[in-house]
Amino acid sequence: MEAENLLPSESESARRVRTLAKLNEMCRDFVKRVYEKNNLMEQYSEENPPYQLRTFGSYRLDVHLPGADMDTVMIVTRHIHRDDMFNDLYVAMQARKDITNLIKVQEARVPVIKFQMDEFEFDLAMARLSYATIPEDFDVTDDKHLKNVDQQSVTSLNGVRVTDTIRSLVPTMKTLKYCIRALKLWAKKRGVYKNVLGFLGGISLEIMAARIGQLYPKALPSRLLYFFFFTYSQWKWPQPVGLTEVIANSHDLNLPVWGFGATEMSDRRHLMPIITPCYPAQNATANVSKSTLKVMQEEFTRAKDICKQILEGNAEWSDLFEPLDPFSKASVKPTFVP
Ligand SMILES: Nc1ncnc2c1ncn2[C@@H]1O[C@H](COP(=O)(O)OP(=O)(O)OP(=O)(O)O)[C@@H](O)[C@H]1O
Ligand SMILES: [Mg+2]
Repeated sequence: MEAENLLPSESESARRVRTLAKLNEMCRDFVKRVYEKNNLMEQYSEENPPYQLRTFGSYRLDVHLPGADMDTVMIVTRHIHRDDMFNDLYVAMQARKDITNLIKVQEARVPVIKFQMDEFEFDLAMARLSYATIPEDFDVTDDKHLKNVDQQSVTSLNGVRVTDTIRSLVPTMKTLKYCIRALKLWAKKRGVYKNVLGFLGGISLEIMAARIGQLYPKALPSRLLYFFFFTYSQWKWPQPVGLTEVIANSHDLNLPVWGFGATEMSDRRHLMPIITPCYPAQNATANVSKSTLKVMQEEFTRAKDICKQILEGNAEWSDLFEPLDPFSKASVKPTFVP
């Protein structure tokens, strides 16, 4: 793993923590400004501030490769609005020298501000709770917090809920982390790591690997890798991969859930469902097509064969991560016309 530079260095990890602390301070100042502007300072408590900055995704799971982005969400009380983030906070960010490449993505399913702070790329989302204060024992995975919350906040909370649920459902996160980092490198080198293009994204690889971690809780990382490729090279798609039972509804929220209700018919067309583990369950790989599935199945089989040879002492780890030659199967090499 060291040879492939898969483990972030201690100094990179320390720099990430420092940058996150700066971001946290910036969010605190922003929330205070909004409270002051709206004459709400009587309700502002330093001990229990009306916001929490949470990380999720690969950084939170500790499976990020060096240089990976940091997925963050600011969880706020009902006194802060999304417009505040896209106006006040955005303007404050524009003025900072340590922030570059600042972009608003306001109309997305998960509205975010994208930026680079110091050397790290960030996505910052916002989830607005229905409460006037953040509950002291706030457990983000509890479905009750989704009540009276707008759709964009539900999707913004979803990232943290999914990541925290994965952590709680897998007994062996410590060993699995190595396996997931290796899988990310494999998927990148073999050209199958890009959710929008119909391949795997971080979350889909993490769920698939977590399932293997559940099935083989005592296996070492190298074995887990083999079991991963062994299992998925034989998987009977479109049988879904998931970590827990899918709940059709919770607290009468009636949110669209994969495989249920209004979405049921179109969900049946999904070729390689990998289902997120908390309400409302979603397919993390809805973009997979017949051809990308075929490519991935070929890659699972190739990787399974190589892992078997490695475990028998007949191949090297570097064979598994050998970069794909995109034109190796093309009978005619493409000509690029400028
Ligand atoms: N297609 C999707 N379906 C459901 N949730 C998603 C999807 N894409 C992203 N997310 C949520 O956003 C989080 C961050 O996504 P991202 O693509 O950055 O993955 P990641 O696990 O952080 O991997 P990477 O190391 O490549 O950044 C995921 O952990 C997941 O909770
Ligand atoms: Mg990420």
